Amino acid sequence: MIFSEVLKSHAEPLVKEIIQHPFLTDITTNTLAPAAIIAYVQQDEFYLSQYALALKAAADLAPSPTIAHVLMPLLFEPNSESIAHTWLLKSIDISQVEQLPTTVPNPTTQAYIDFLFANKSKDFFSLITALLPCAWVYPEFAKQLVPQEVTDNPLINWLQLYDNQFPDLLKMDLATVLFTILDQETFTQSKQQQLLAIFLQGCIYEWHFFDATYFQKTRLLANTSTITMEELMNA
Ligand SMILES: Cc1ncc(CN)c(N)n1
Repeated sequence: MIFSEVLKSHAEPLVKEIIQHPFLTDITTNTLAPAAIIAYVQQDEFYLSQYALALKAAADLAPSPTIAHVLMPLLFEPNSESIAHTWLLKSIDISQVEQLPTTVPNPTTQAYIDFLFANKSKDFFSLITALLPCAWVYPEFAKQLVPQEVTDNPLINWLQLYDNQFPDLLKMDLATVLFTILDQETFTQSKQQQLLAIFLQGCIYEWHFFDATYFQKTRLLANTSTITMEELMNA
């Protein structure tokens, strides 16, 4: 199995759990509470601004000009996903992110960002692997949650965006590029295990991000998803 498939197969149980998270089920039923929408958009604006910096750092650390060249066109504008936020806010009659109070990152957001930059300090491939869950998890749940039939639920646009149904607004090809970079490299068994742990940790942060904004948690809860890191590593 190629390395990217190994990563994905270990994370699959977690993706199933994310799909069942009330944040996403409430999106599909148009019952997501305004407070959760506001908390999510605020935290995500902040998170994505930091993610853009981490992605830029990856391009700077690229081990070859070829890899740097592949990464360059993907360098995230901090507001490239703002249409997703605009759609969420519109559903609760807020027209712009600027109308929200200034964001202070909650502990989960801060921990996820710290995790990205901690992996930047390790090496290029650790950073690429840490960046992957953000790029991979959304299209994974979106393709499973987008309804097949026409709906008047205004929140479905948000899912369709991540299902790559509006490529002119947001192209969802970052995960493919990052996985390809990993697949073109040969890693020792122990390096593969390290990268797997980083990938799974990032996916766990994705679950926590929804949970923290859904319940507006202001403290960090370790391992409140029902699947443990050990179970995922050994699956
Ligand atoms: C936390 C988080 N993870 C992923 C995505 C989708 N790029 C996002 N907007 N925010």
